[in-house]
Amino acid sequence: MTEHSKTTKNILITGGAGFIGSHVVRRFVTKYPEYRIYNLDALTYAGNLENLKDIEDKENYTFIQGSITDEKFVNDIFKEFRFEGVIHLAAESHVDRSISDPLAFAKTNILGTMILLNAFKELWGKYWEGKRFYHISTDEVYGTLGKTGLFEETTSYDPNSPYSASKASSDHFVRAYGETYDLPYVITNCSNNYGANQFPEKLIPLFIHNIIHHKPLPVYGDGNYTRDWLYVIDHAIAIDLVFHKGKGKETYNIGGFNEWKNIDLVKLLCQHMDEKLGREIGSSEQLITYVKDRPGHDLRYAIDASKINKELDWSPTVTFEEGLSKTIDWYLNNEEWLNNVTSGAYQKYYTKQYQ
Ligand SMILES: Cc1cn([C@H]2C[C@H](O)[C@@H](COP(=O)(O)OP(=O)(O)O[C@H]3O[C@H](C)C(=O)[C@H](O)[C@H]3O)O2)c(=O)[nH]c1=O
Repeated sequence: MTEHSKTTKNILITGGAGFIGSHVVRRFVTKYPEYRIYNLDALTYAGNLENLKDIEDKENYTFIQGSITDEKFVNDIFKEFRFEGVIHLAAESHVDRSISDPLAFAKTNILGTMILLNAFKELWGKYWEGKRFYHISTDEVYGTLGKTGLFEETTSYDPNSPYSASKASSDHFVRAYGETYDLPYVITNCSNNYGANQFPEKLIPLFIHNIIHHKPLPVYGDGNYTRDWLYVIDHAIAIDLVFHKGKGKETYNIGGFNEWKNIDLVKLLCQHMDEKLGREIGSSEQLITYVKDRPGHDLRYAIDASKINKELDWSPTVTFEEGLSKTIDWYLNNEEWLNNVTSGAYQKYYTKQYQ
């Protein structure tokens, strides 16, 4: 155990170099100097330490490179740092990749979660007082909605993609460890996030990238699919609240009450991009190209976030107009980041540093 960790609470955040994870790490490191935050990240294509440059020298922050699928390594770091809290965000998260490589999703999302649960159980046994394992999950576990209705915490799981099946499975394992070993857990299932530092494979950053470079905007199917969008900072605020105040062995849904059909969102994005880039209004829309649909494409996700709103007084602080505008500005001001993540340059650089 380090000298520091005798007096402070050691918290493990997995996947902290990724999109949502980096916003959570930054919030915890800056807001809670009494915690020592350990960021465990494998630095795959989607995670990079450039996302945390501003806090990398903070005294209460430590980066550990490694994979949650490496059982011995995970057990060793749990023994060494005796984490009292785990906020588990590390995951393969892109639905299209899960369709072409489902096994990678089972390994990271199911096996990786089990390895963490096991290490936590082995470390604390029955001494659960003051401990918490927080699993960050997705609304995709509930499957798809028709034109009406909302996902509630009591909605049955009905995942359709290999990605959502792997997240549903990991949620089930977390609950099973809670029932079987009394492991103190909490789970949140969140809707689509957007904001700075998202890898340009997901709809919003991919389309911003393509508009900048005058490339086609591939809209799947007829574009009449609906998602509920939440600004990533609001998600990080919710995670902070749930970690500290959420009831044990409970699930909370998190969402923006902000539904958009893909095609309407893409048109809004095009309009903002034309204005910000000083291009003729309507020119980006001409890049829209309808392409073959995603297999098993879920029609609609929409979250009922009234439980977290009532119990923890959480609601989004950023409107979609404001969040989208800030997000576009961030990408336009960070073109080097965008080029380095798409070319793999950051991944090469940072993984070499930690070999
Ligand atoms: C990349 C792309 C996407 N789309 C469509 C597919 C979806 O209907 C929508 C959003 O797609 P995206 O891949 O950005 O996100 P989802 O498949 O909704 O899933 C996302 O939100 C949940 C909550 C998670 O948990 C996932 O980790 C996260 O990736 O746009 C297109 O039409 N064209 C494209 O090129």
